[in-house]
Amino acid sequence: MSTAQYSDHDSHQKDDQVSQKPSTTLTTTTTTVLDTLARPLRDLRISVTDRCNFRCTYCMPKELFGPNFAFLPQNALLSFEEITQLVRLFAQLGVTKVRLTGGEPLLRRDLYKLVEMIHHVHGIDDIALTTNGSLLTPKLAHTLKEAGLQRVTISLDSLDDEIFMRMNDVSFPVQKVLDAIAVADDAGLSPVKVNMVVKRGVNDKGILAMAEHFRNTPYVLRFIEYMDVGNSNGWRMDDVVTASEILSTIGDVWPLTPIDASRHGEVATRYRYADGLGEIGVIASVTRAFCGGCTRARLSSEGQLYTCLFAGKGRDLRTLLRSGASEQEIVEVLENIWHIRNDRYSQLRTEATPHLPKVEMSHIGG
Ligand SMILES: Nc1nc2c(ncn2[C@@H]2O[C@H](COP(=O)(O)OP(=O)(O)OP(=O)(O)O)[C@@H](O)[C@H]2O)c(=O)[nH]1
Ligand SMILES: C[S@@+](CC[C@H](N)C(=O)[O-])C[C@H]1O[C@@H](n2cnc3c(N)ncnc32)[C@H](O)[C@@H]1O
Ligand code: SF4
Ligand code: SF4
Repeated sequence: MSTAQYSDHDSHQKDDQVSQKPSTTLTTTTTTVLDTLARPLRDLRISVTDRCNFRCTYCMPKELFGPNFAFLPQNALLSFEEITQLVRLFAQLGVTKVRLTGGEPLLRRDLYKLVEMIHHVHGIDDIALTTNGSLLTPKLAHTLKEAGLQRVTISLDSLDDEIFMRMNDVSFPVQKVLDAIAVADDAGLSPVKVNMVVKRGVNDKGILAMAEHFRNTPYVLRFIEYMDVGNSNGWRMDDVVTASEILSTIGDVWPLTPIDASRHGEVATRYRYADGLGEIGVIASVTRAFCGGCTRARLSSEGQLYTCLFAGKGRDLRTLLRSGASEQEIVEVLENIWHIRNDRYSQLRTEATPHLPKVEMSHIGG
């Protein structure tokens, strides 16, 4: 199977916009910039820190992210002003949605101030946060909500304490994450989504328990296929529990009906329980690639711009910002980066590609 592709290519989102030439269309308020596959730029995922208080084995294994790991020093990070300036320029190119992530984004001091600043950027109509929930107190949740954060996604891989503690590798208990989910909902950071990365032989026996727990609640549980992000997690295809397996495991007990994406380019494929008791999603980057609708750019905490989650290299925006470049110059750089973008890693994944040098997920943001 030396060159076999794992994915069945955008099976749920049609790659129907392919064009040979990039183009730019002027609208009244923003410029819509298209990449070489005619994909617009709509989402900016911002990693606000490369640090984390968890050591999830599939993301930041302790053997590599140990006490001697060199995280970025404070002065290497983009300031809130710099991030906001970039968000403003990205908004001019069509970005409407911002997701704050990391590492663990709630480790970044005064994050609510950044939320407030982004909230005031014209054109940004959705601000979300992905977090492990460990630091989400009721007070912080309310402060973030008041600052303009609309919704949160909280990661939880198992309801079994032993398994979850082994996966986060810092003995963090399940109940505290469940509490954080409730805290987020109480603060109106909703709909709260819950992300479960499924790894074969590790937490896959808990799929049904998770589905049962979150059925008939306001929460949307999404199952994520374990991905070959970075080079540190020892990814093997054999460890991936495919979306099909996940869906049949659940569907055999509670029949599922597919539902439409809530917007173009959504990463999760959505299903409703046929009995009306809620919905789930599957994020099947490995077996059902969704690159055709990928409108996402990623900004690392030190200002590198990545046009794919699996990129090997970013483009240094911090130096540009700090060199005194004009906003027009920066916009042109961003436009050019997006114009020549041709990333579609998940569509092209073979058994050889996981070994290519890639940025770590904790660095680029999930
Ligand atoms: N391969 C791939 N995986 C992605 C991409 N974007 C998100 N993911 C995966 O999907 C997971 C869920 O993403 P979230 O951070 O919850 O955000 P989202 O699903 O984009 O958020 P919504 O706005 O709620 O749809 C991430 O943690 C990644 O594992 C992408 O562009 N490519
Ligand atoms: C990198 S984390 C950053 C935000 C925060 N620390 C958290 O865990 O929610 C973002 C998301 O990426 C997911 N993730 C990390 N490594 C992954 C992998 N190898 N495959 C699939 N998803 C992964 C996590 O489960 C989490 O939902
Ligand atoms: S998945 Fe999130 S919580 Fe887990 S190690 Fe990675 S960044 Fe930290
Ligand atoms: S693999 Fe890259 S191009 Fe494909 S959806 Fe993910 S980030 Fe986008």
